[in-house]
Amino acid sequence: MLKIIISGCNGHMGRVVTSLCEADPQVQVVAGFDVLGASDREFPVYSSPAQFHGEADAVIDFSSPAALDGLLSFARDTRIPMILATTGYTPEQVAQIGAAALEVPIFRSANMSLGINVLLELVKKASTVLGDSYDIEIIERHHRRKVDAPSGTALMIADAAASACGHETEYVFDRHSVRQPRDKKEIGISAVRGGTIVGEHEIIFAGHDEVMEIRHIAHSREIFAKGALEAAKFMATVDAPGLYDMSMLVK
Ligand SMILES: NC(=O)C1=CN([C@@H]2O[C@H](COP(=O)(O)OP(=O)(O)OC[C@H]3O[C@@H](n4cnc5c(N)ncnc54)[C@H](OP(=O)(O)O)[C@@H]3O)[C@@H](O)[C@H]2O)C=CC1
Ligand SMILES: O=C(O)C1=N[C@H](C(=O)O)C[C@H](O)C1
Repeated sequence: MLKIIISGCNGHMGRVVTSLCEADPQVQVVAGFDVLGASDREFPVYSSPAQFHGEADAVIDFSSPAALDGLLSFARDTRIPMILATTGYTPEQVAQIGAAALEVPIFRSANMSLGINVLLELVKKASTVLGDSYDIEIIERHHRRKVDAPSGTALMIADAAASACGHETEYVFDRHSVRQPRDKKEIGISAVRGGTIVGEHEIIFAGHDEVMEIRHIAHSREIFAKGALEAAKFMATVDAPGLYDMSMLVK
């Protein structure tokens, strides 16, 4: 039996991950972490990871960057592998995650869906071939509740394009205050927020007389929960410290 802790268990993703775990006979949710304890849950909910003293095989986190310090301390104290799916970390927090991964196993991905992780490979291939002469723009769309912008996925896509396009790049998030033609080194990233859009990402390669677009649409949160649970099953088999990601699961 795989014993899972869900961090952010009362939130939208936390509840979808809970349902998926409860439907899996090999998985047991042993605890949740969230701001408030919730009386309607089938497992204990702690407002601080330090309050948990039981056994667990992995923590799946869909919460907030504000939870990171407590989670990394918990990982260091318990050696329980951590799956970080939260987005919106500051560069300092990303460095903290890297430092913690030298001591404990940490899996991190801004997008746990299979489709986006295949898209990243397509983006690298397209950027290698087209990146020198085509302009790269990324558009992401999410629900009105989302607080971080651009999405963690948009940044992952930009990083994939930047790593493969063969020239210096600069991410441009705002064209409002600039009155000048587009520079070759720019990768434009635009964020749309509205309604209940689960998550859409589009990358545009715009060249002379030709445009190529690659697009991913999430129709439900289950695709993310499914990937996170796969990651937890994988991490439960890992002993060595390190920073793991979806490329280990998408072959
Ligand atoms: N990697 C991926 O594939 C995906 C990542 N995400 C990311 O997951 C995160 C959560 O998304 P979503 O479920 O929609 O958001 P929600 O706001 O619905 O849920 C987040 C939950 O975490 C709680 N929370 C906030 N701060 C803390 C804290 N310091 N400690 C513990 N719990 C805390 C919130 O409580 P309260 O409401 O009281 O603040 C809430 O219950 C976001 O960063 C999102 O971008 C989302 C989908 C896919
Ligand atoms: O907040 C969300 O909902 C999502 N966030 C992730 C991100 O920031 O990329 C992934 C997904 O698109 C849903």
